[in-house]
Amino acid sequence: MTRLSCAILDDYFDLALSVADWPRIKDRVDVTVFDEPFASEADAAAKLKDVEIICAMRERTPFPRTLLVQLPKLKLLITSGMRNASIDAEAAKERSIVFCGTQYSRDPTAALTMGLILELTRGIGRENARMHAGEPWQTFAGTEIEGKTLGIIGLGKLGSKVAGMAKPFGMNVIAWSPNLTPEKCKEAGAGYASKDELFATSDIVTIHVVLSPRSRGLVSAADIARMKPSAYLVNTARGPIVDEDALFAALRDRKIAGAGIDVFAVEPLPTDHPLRKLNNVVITPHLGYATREGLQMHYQQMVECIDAFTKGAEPPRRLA
Ligand SMILES: NC(=O)C1=CN([C@@H]2O[C@H](COP(=O)(O)OP(=O)(O)OC[C@H]3O[C@@H](n4cnc5c(N)ncnc54)[C@H](OP(=O)(O)O)[C@@H]3O)[C@@H](O)[C@H]2O)C=CC1
Ligand SMILES: O=C(O)C(=O)CO
Repeated sequence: MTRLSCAILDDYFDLALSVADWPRIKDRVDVTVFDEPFASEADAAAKLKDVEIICAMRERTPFPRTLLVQLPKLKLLITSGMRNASIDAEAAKERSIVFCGTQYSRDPTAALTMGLILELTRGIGRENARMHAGEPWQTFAGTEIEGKTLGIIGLGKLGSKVAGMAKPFGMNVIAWSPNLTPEKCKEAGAGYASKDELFATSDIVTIHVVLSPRSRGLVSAADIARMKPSAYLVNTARGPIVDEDALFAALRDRKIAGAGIDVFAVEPLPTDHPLRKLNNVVITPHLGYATREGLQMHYQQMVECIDAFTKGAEPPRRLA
């Protein structure tokens, strides 16, 4: 049987081969792991030009049409997640590349959202850093979240999960998104609010809509200006949903109390990005999904997909 060459991309945690059942397909594929990002599109094209199967990790390596046309041997492209805005699915389809995804739990991103909320309101990380530096006493008087209002933008899988997690903390949960109904809010145990009300009354606003042309810039400068000076904004969805410049200005000028941000307009966040200099933001490097259990699910589903494909069967979770 002809063996296919398979590239696992962006395995920064060096986990891919140890957490999934790759031996199951070792008689059919030769696997190469890339544990660092490519330097450029030209670098990716040069290193992947002979590859027939690619396992992509989220949007880390983009696959625009310009790159796909430089990969003449590519037959199967699998991304983690069921959406990947940086893969040109149309161009893949035109090239008859089979494009599949993987599915996984929303829990880790909901947990990270709660973590960011707790970090912003209790300063655990910053006080930890000071303790390690030998400082004796606390410098941060926190804010209690019990009785406070959490405004959720987007009450889908993640938004609902966060609503469920916030309730036992005693938070009052309200929600809004363009197609959200009061009935759906009731199901998730949240109050329904208009967009303006949500921004004006929430102590913490957290974003959980999908990024698409209709949600790009959904959280505008005017929305941020409506927030209370004591309020925090949390974004674990996608950077371009928020007007990042307006958010930066509001944080810099202390118009709002702070922000917890896992996703940025440009990722990785440039090393000289001004957000890195502000002491009222907690920033994480797109950490939401990154748990051992979640990555194990991704890689195992990738193995299953390659297994089916190399046996000539329809691979699961086909996207195009
Ligand atoms: N930080 C991380 O590591 C992770 C981030 N995420 C991100 O979290 C976000 C929410 O995920 P999840 O809850 O599973 O999403 P859902 O599919 O459950 O959708 C959430 C909400 O987004 C809105 N929406 C749905 N489709 C679109 C669309 N095409 N364009 C604009 N808005 C849309 C809907 O609200 P309405 O129609 O009312 O607008 C919906 O209720 C996503 O952006 C996802 O990528 C997910 C996992 C990990
Ligand atoms: O699934 C997503 O949307 C993520 O951000 C990470 O996998």
